[in-house]
Amino acid sequence: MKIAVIGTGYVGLVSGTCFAETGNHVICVDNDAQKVAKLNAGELTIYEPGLENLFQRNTKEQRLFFTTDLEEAVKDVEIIFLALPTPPGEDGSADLSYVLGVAEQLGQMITSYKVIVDKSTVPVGTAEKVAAAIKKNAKVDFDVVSNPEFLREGVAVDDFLKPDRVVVGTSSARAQDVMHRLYEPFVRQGNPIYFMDERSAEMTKYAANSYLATRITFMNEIANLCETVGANVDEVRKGMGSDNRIGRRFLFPGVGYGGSCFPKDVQALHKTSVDNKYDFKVLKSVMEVNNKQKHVLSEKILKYFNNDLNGKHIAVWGLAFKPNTDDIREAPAIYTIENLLRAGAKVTAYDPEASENMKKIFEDRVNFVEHRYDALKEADALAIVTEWSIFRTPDFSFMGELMKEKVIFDGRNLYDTELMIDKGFYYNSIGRNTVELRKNHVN
Ligand SMILES: NC(=O)c1ccc[n+]([C@@H]2O[C@H](COP(=O)([O-])OP(=O)(O)OC[C@H]3O[C@@H](n4cnc5c(N)ncnc54)[C@H](O)[C@@H]3O)[C@@H](O)[C@H]2O)c1
Ligand SMILES: O=c1ccn([C@@H]2O[C@H](COP(=O)(O)OP(=O)(O)O[C@H]3O[C@H](CO)[C@@H](O)[C@H](O)[C@H]3O)[C@@H](O)[C@H]2O)c(=O)[nH]1
Repeated sequence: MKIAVIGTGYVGLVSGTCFAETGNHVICVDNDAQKVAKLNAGELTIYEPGLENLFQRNTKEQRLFFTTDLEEAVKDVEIIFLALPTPPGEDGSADLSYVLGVAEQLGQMITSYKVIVDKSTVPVGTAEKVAAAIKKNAKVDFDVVSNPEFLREGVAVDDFLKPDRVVVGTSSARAQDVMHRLYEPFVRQGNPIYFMDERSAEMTKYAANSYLATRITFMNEIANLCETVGANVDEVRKGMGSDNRIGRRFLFPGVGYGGSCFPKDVQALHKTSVDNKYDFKVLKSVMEVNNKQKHVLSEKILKYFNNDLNGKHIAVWGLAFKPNTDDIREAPAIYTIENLLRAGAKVTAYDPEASENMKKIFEDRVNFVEHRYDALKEADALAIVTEWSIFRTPDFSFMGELMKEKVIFDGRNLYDTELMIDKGFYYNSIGRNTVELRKNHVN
């Protein structure tokens, strides 16, 4: 099949490459000429494990192309995906200007029947708005389909090639047939394609993200309470998660959820509820708790140093909002570092992939280093914000030699608290007794 994907970011580039991988002819469009030039020069524009191989193979085999020319790109294709940004507007609602702007342009450009697919995360009712925007200028038939994307950054290729499910919202039998043919290779393992109406598909995406954000937030509250009552959230998590009705995944407490999706999508669903005069109390609490949780690590550090970080050197491990990505959108590290700097600390930071993006925010206010141990030299404390695998089994003796004080604040519960007692560290993590507290208790 011939496909155009408009917007070549995290979703557009992964979707386009994966559609090419299943034998389709894909042309990806972006209005960022630099991005397109880089991709045409054979260089990826994002870090996403597993993408490089697929990208090289499919460009080499002439199934995957990149352009800035929208009109040329959509001329001969059967399906047009919109993978455009939907950032939060001032009032928390999803900004549809990118999607609707391109939809209007498409109306002028299409010369034969097309299936136009909303891949971006968009509020209920957007498929109708997109159809209206195209219709303003269109002289040919078209269908607008809602096909929300559920991939996670860091494992995006796997998620896309082997989705738990594909959700397609359409009331057109013709479009349903096209979408079925397109996705058939992705659901051969037996996972379903759910066809439904457009509004339900749009709501499914927000409901899924908001539920997951709620689940994490619930665990963050359990963790905070565990610290107060002297329970260990890791044990609690295992005990809860082994109940099949609950399940083990997505129960990890930490420094609050971040990324380009959960924060904006929870906000946007809340805005939808406000607009429809529905008081969605759970979502309000989720946002409130998460806004506090983003500061939990820096607050612990401040408390430890009696609210004064002047003259203190804090090392930070992990800047990306999660491991295996270079994405820093709404990363908890931003809030943590900002708080540390504000309190007078000198901050040295390390991340395997996200430093370049973080430099754009902090410039020379933070010292970015190339190796994880370099961040620790003469540090008064280490703050761990992202759970990259490389941080999981470090050389604690070497760390102790490098650091001024053997103090770790771990926002991701990477280490065993008993081990940290043995290694002689002050170790403060999320929802578990600090080693120092345990020692006091034991003595
Ligand atoms: N990132 C994720 O993990 C993820 C997962 C599922 C859904 N989504 C949703 O997918 C959508 C895209 O997200 P993303 O993370 O890929 O965003 P992104 O910012 O990485 O990519 C969007 C791309 O669109 C391009 N663009 C903007 N205006 C354009 C125009 N007029 N013409 C052509 N290109 C244009 C930008 O240059 C950019 O490359 C959002 O609605 C998001 O909520 C994202
Ligand atoms: O148990 C957990 C799981 C995740 N997180 C945090 O939650 C955020 C989001 O993580 P994750 O969902 O893994 O990453 P995303 O790439 O943002 O993916 C989410 O957002 C995408 C965009 O809508 C959806 O497509 C995905 O299904 C959805 O998981 C990150 O800050 C994680 O650190 C936790 O704190 N605890």
